[in-house]
Parts: sequence; C-alpha cells; structure tokens
Amino acid sequence: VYFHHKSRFPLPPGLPRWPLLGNAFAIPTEAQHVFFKRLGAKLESKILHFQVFGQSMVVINDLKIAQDLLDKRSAVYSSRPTINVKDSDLPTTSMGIDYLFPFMPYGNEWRNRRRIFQRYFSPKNMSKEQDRQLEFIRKGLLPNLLESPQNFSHELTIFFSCLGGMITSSVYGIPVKRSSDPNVECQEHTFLVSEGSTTGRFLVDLIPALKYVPEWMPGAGFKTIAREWSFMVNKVISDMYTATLKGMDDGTTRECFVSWSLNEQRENDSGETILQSGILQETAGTIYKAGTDTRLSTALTFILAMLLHPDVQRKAQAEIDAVVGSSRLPDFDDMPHLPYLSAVLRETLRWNPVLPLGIPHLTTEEDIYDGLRIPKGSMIIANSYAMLHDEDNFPQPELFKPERFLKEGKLNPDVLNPETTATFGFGRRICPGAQTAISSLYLVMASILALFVVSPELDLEDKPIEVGPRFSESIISRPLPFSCRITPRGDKKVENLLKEYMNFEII
Ligand code: HEM
Repeated sequence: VYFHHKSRFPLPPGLPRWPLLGNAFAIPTEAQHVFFKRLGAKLESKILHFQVFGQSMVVINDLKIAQDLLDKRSAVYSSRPTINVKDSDLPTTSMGIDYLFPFMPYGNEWRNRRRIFQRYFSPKNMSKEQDRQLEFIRKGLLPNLLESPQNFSHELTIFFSCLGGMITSSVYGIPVKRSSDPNVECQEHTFLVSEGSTTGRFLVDLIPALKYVPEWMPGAGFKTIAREWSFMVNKVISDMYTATLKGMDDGTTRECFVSWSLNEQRENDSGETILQSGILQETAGTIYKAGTDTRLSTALTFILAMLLHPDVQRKAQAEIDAVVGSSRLPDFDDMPHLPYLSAVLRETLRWNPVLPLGIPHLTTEEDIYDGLRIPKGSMIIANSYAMLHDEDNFPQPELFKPERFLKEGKLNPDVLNPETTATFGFGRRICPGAQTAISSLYLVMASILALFVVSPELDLEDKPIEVGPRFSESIISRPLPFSCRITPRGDKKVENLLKEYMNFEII
C-alpha cells in the first residue's frame, strides 16, 4: 500500500519516450553535460529523468539537489551501475574488473577496499606523499621539459611520465624511470586497450547504461575485447604487486601503499587477511587509472589556460617570484602565500571539470524528493559541469577568470571552492584521492610557472598559431591536442636551479 502511495508521485521532467528505446536516441553521444545543462534550462528543472533501454536515469544539474540527495541521503544514493555481460562469455564472473572498487556496488566488499585505500591516502601519510611528488616533479617533469623538443605529443608524454610514474611509485614503491618507464607504459597500454581513441570510452564501456548507442551495446566485438582486456588487466595488476613483494624482501621497495598497508595490518595481526584474500592487490590495481588520467587532464587544461591567458600567467609568475625568489624552487610551504596561484588551480578545476558528469551513482531504494519520484535502481548523474558553470555562482562561466575567487588579494571564502565542491563528486563515493590530487597539481603548476613560459607555437612565417579552447567531449574532458611552446624563462637561471635534479634516470 505504501509503495503504491509513493508511486503516485511524478517522475522528474524529461523528454517524450519511444517504446523500448525510451530516450536512447534523444541523448547525444558527445558533450552530454552541455546537453543536460541546456535541456534543464529549457524544461525549467534542475533535475531531469530519462529512460534509456529500460534503465531509469536521473540527471542533477544543481549543487543543492546533489547535496540533498547524494550527500544527505547517501545511504540510498551510493551504489554504482554494474557491468552487464553474461557469465558464459567471459573467463571470470563478469568483465573481470568489477572488483575494482570504483565500479563496485555499495556494500561490504566496496567498503573494505575503500577503507584500505583511505588509510594510506590520509593526512598522516600526506607529507611522505608530498616528498614523492616533489621528487617526481623536480627530477622528472622539470628536466624533461627543459630537454623537450617542443611539440604537443612530446609534452603530453612528459606529463604522463611524471603523473603515471608518481602514482606507480605511490602504489608499488618500485623504482621508476623518469621517461618511458616500462611498468608505467605497460599499465597505461593495458588499461587503454578497450578504449579506442578517447579516454571517455574507457568509462563508457564500464557503465552499461551509458551505452545508449548500438555501437556500445554488448556485441561480439565488445565481448572479445572485454575477455582479452580483463585477462591483461588482471595479469598486470598481479605482476606489479608481486614485484613489490619481491622488492620488500630484498629491500629495494620504497615505502608505498602496498608495503605500508601490509606492515600496518601485520602490526594489527590481520595482515594475513588482506594478503590472502587478494583485497590489497585489487585495491592497488584500482589506483593507477583513477590517479593518472584525471590529473593529466587537469594539468593539460592548466597549460591551455596559460597559453590562452598570458596576463594570468604573468600575474601568477609575479606572485611566485615575489614569494619564492630566484634562488630556489617552490615547495608546499609556499602554498598559503600564493593566493593567486590557488585561484588559478580553482579556476582550472572549474573551467573544464575533468569528469563533467562525475561517475554515476545508483539508488538502492525508491525515494521522493520535492514531490518527485526517484525510482529504485536509477542511475544518478551529478552534472558537475552544470554546477561549476552555474551563472548564479560563477558569472560568465565560460571565461577563465581566477579573479572570481579573490577579494582584496585574498581567497574569497564566499565563492564556492571547486576543490571541495562538485569536482570530486559526492557522498560516500566522493573521490578519496582529492587531497593528493590537489597537492600534486599545485606543485606542478607552481614549478612550471617558476621556470618556464607557456607561449604560442609559431608558424612558418613566425606568426603565433592560434589555439581555441576545445575539449574531448567524452566522459573525461581533456583539451584536444594543441600546439604551444614550454620554454625556460629568460629572466631565471633555469639550468642552475635544476642542476642538482638533472640526470636522475631513475626516481
Ligand atoms: C584532478 C584529479 C581528480 C579528479 C577531478 C577526480 C574526480 C573523481 C570523481 C568525480 C569521482 C567519482 C565520485 C562520485 O562517485 O561521486 C572519483 C572517484 C575516485 N577517485 Fe578520483 N579524481 C581525481 C584524482 C584521483 C586520484 C589522484 C586518485 C588516487 C590516488 C583518485 C582515486 C579515486 C577513486 C579510488 C575513486 C572511486 C571512489 C569510490 O567509488 O568509492 N582520484 N574521482
């Protein structure tokens, strides 16, 4: 009786549906975040409902609604859509990667893994992680940029080596080469196999209800790839883990997520449990992809913003020079004294949210919100892009304007902070890597601006090549390849400043 009573509430507004297909073909396959934002404005609703091949889907375009539901009612809004490939098609129970906890449904299995992750990536280990970040930036990123032949694909590789290497070292503690490290490349290639050309494809393939269009429907090709892919992912995850254990025995592993977690658990007498059950190995296997792509996209967005806004770049450099001087490199202690740079980071996260639609949640109960019915089993999409481009909070949201976060030269606490709002998701699923991400991005930005200038590439007639802000319009939003130059600043003794950090081939 109660159920029927509740079900009389209407669904949130949406589009007219076709039988069976529902709204599948009304939703574009690219730039969905922009489509949802515009449709919400047209239908005058900040919460929308769609039906896609029988899957109920709710899109939230508003921060308060997302907080009311995903944060405050998190007991109901914290699951994930699961992967729906038949058992018989695959060697393991599903695609073989649903044990990676970002994609696990809500419950104890997910909770155990997330706890193990959070115990290491917590404030008490932050200074150790920051030492590692400093090292990878100073011995890897900066020397590599200095030696770079200046082209986008090379620079992309440099950022990727630094961030992929940093996370590999954080998780596995094994030595990493400053460029072309075989373990970093192997993880990257393996995780990329299913993705085709864009990074977004990776997540799209993982989230069944996002496969609106036939090419993403599980067909023979998809299943073959899934089978091969799950095998390779599992092998890499197991090989990397074994390398750490071996390194722990012969003393070559530096302290890292895996070694720290094992030691900590051994002290509590339960180390055998996580070791035997393989939970630690699985949790470790999650971290590379989550921690590399997201930071890489943010770093590239930052470079693009500096290219397009030389005035912002000069202001940030002047602030760094005033605080850091010319005889040393920036470090984490400088952060509180660099409000303009902090505003640049906030604006970078806001201007091009890396995961514009976050990662979908799933409701485990029916719910009623503001007179609207949210069915059980609905996929919930929090449109972070719409929230971070909400004109009420961020006037002229398409403009890159760090000043919006400042008042009288200080960070203005009255303006929403993208470091703590929407960028990293919501509720019990909120990104557990946010602190480490922010800290490393801050140092990447400060270090580059202290030593280098981002400027336009010149064409054959020495005219600057024009670049527009264009992003891959998939699940992960990343600037499309653009030409630029990242050259040592003429007013700094860059080689001297980097002298003690050059020539470390292995970090
Ligand atoms: C700029 C960088 C990053 C951004 C923008 C970002 C954003 C996000 C978002 C939006 C989610 C989904 C939250 C939700 O479901 O509501 C997420 C989940 C996650 N992130 Fe991040 N992330 C970043 C960096 C990192 C890093 C560096 C790590 C690891 C060290 C990491 C590990 C994870 C994990 C493990 C999850 C899954 C959490 C779960 O399902 O319980 N992320 N991230």
